Formats: sequence, structure tokens, C-alpha cells
Amino acid sequence: MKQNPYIAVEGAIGAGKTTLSTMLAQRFDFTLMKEIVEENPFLDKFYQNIEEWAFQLEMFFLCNRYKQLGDTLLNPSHAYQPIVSDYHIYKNMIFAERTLSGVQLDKYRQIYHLLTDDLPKPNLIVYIKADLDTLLHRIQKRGRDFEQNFDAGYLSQLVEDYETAISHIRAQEPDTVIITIDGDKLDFVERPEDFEQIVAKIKEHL
Ligand SMILES: Nc1ncnc2c1ncn2[C@@H]1O[C@H](COP(=O)(O)OP(=O)(O)O)[C@@H](O)[C@H]1O
Ligand SMILES: Nc1nc2c(ncn2[C@H]2C[C@H](O)[C@@H](COP(=O)(O)O)O2)c(=O)[nH]1
Repeated sequence: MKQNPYIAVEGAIGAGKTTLSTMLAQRFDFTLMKEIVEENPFLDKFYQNIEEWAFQLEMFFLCNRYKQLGDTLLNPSHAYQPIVSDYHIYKNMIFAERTLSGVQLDKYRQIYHLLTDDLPKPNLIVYIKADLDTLLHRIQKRGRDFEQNFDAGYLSQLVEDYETAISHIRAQEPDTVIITIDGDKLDFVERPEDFEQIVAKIKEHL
């Protein structure tokens, strides 16, 4: 990879993005960009009534991610800083396409492009692909209150949406390296050798 490394770890809810990106940042000594979830004022309400709260929630995520990425990526003093992030900005569209519709989705799409089209995009994506049972088990293990009565149908749709989105990025951005991790089999938390396997794959592209 000739450019400065900018890695995004992606995957559906509970796939292990935050865990893996934190481990990678430590291992490579890269700057970690991590999403702040616990202080989100809309998530709890959203899970109680998705239709009612989706627009506020999606806009909140979009504005926060835009601010976080913009502060780092568009700041010249950070120009040569290798980065690992626990999300790709395109995640906003994955969720919005699922939770919004009609005029709200149209307006959201316009704002998304306005805010993000000129942001540098990751040159390497680590995509953790895991099946529904694995994700539900990990969400339970994580134990966030607002995710405990999770609608498995919503998560199952998101798993499919992620597959579609990754194929879309693969087709639209052929220069972006995409490393797919088998999140059902590889246990980078408990088995150091599994983590080393991921590190080795990434190193091939740095
Ligand atoms: N490969 C893995 N094997 C076992 N547990 C994992 C693995 N990856 C993540 N976990 C656990 O699953 C939960 C969700 O992981 P997290 O990193 O928060 O996922 P995400 O950021 O993708 O939503 C956490 O409790 C974490 O410790
Ligand atoms: N509707 C949306 N929900 C989102 C978005 N980004 C994250 N989330 C939710 C999913 C989880 O409950 C929680 C944390 O996400 P992780 O993927 O890190 O587990 O927040 C979004 O853009 N829209």
C-alpha cells in the first residue's frame, strides 16, 4: 500500500468491530477512531420505536461521524497519521436504507453525500462476516440494556445489507483492499493465533 494506511473495521452489530480495531490500533500503533455509543441519546428510544426515532438517530450518527472523521482526516497536521477506525462512513447509508423511507430517506441521502463525498475513504476494509447466531450471542454477551430485546429480524436484514454493501464497495472502489474475516470461526479475542492470522493478512497490504 503506497498511501498512508487508513483501515476501517466493519461488520454487522456485535461482529467484533470495536474489539478488533482496538487490538489492531495497539498492535500497529495506529490512531484509533472509535464510535461513542453509550452517550447516544436516541438509541434507547430508537429500539423502542424505530419508525418514530430513525431520522433523528441516523442524523445523529451521521453528524458525529462526519465531525470525528473530518477533524482527523481533513486536518493537515494529521496528514501522515495511520488510522484504524471501528466504522466506515458508508455504514450510515447501510442503516439509513433499512430504517428510513420516502422523503426522509431522500433528504438523508442528499445530506450524506454533501457531508461525506469529499472525505478520504479507507484504503483497507476488514470485514468481519458472522452469522445471526454468533451476532446475537455476542450482543447478549456485551449486555447493553437497550439491545437486550433485540429484533432478530432487523439484525438478519442488516446482515444481508452488509453483504450487499461490501459487494457495492468492491465494485465501485476497486482500489480498496477488502479482507473478509470469518467471524464465526476466528476468535481473535480468545486465540492469539487467530489474531496473528488477521495481522499477517493486513501486513500483506501495508
Ligand atoms: N471473535 C470474537 N470471539 C468472541 N467474542 C468476541 C469476538 N469479537 C467480539 N467479541 C465479544 O462480542 C461482544 C461484541 O463485540 P464488539 O467489539 O463490541 O462488536 P461491534 O463493535 O462489532 O458491535 C463483546 O463482548 C466482545 O468482547
Ligand atoms: N440505526 C442505526 N443504528 C446504528 C448505527 N450505527 C450503530 N448503530 C447501533 C447498532 C448498535 O445497537 C449500536 C452500536 O453499534 P455497533 O455496530 O458498534 O455495535 O448502535 C447507524 O448508523 N444507524
